[in-house]
Amino acid sequence: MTEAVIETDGLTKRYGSTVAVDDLDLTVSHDEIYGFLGPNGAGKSTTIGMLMDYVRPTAGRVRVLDGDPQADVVEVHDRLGILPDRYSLYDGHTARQHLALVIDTKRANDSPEKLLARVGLSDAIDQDVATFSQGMEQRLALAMALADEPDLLVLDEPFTGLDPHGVRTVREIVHEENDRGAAVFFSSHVLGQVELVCDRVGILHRGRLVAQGTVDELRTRADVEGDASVEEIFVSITDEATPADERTAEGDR
Ligand SMILES: Nc1ncnc2c1ncn2[C@@H]1O[C@H](COP(=O)(O)OP(=O)(O)OP(=O)(O)O)[C@@H](O)[C@H]1O
Repeated sequence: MTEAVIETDGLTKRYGSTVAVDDLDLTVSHDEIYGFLGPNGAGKSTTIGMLMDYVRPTAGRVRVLDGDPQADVVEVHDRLGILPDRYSLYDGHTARQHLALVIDTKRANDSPEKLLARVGLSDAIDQDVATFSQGMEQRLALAMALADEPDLLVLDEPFTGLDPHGVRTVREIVHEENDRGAAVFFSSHVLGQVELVCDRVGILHRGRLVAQGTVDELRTRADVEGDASVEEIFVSITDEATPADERTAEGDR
């Protein structure tokens, strides 16, 4: 296997006249935690969709875990864990049953108890997911992504709906998985967490990768103070990439 777990080359997705992802060249290394940031509608979920083969590219090339997500869909999905932006849980079934299905599908040796303990859901193991809160659903979906020790974890907005304990749990899991040897690629709007977790970040704006590097590198690059937060860096870089006459409208959104 090459060193990269994700490689895109000129990756593009158009929906009619909307260019959701525009000529994206991205490389994520096998040992890194990569944060994929961008304003609403920037193209993050569409990019993740193309990595997973949920969305077919209009142009360009994509490799995931040294495979083609379209041609090698089973092999690629066998080795990765995905927390999609929209997932379906099955009402009438428990958390344990959800985990058992994933473990069975992946022919893994995990136990539902251990996976649910990692995400802090042990007490709800035999509870019908129809009664779950949003945060509980998110924790279960994350536990499902962790099954079978994936080589790559792809997490779309993993902090959504989580309380501060949950946010910390996600951070710890990301570090644990990376220490185990997995690469982690995640999108997020929770910018305060990004600096705590990521080795590198990329900022997507209107489908284009407008900046990439460590948070310190982006701080140097952006027109901000030396102690600027990730939020200030993000606003500066995305503002810079927005035509002047559109800045106020975009900032108001
Ligand atoms: N199925 C679709 N049909 C038409 N347009 C789409 C479709 N999916 C996404 N888009 C458009 O593509 C662009 C990128 O959307 P995408 O959901 O990838 O952004 P995002 O960065 O994930 O946004 P958010 O942070 O709000 O989740 C948006 O303009 C969106 O309206």
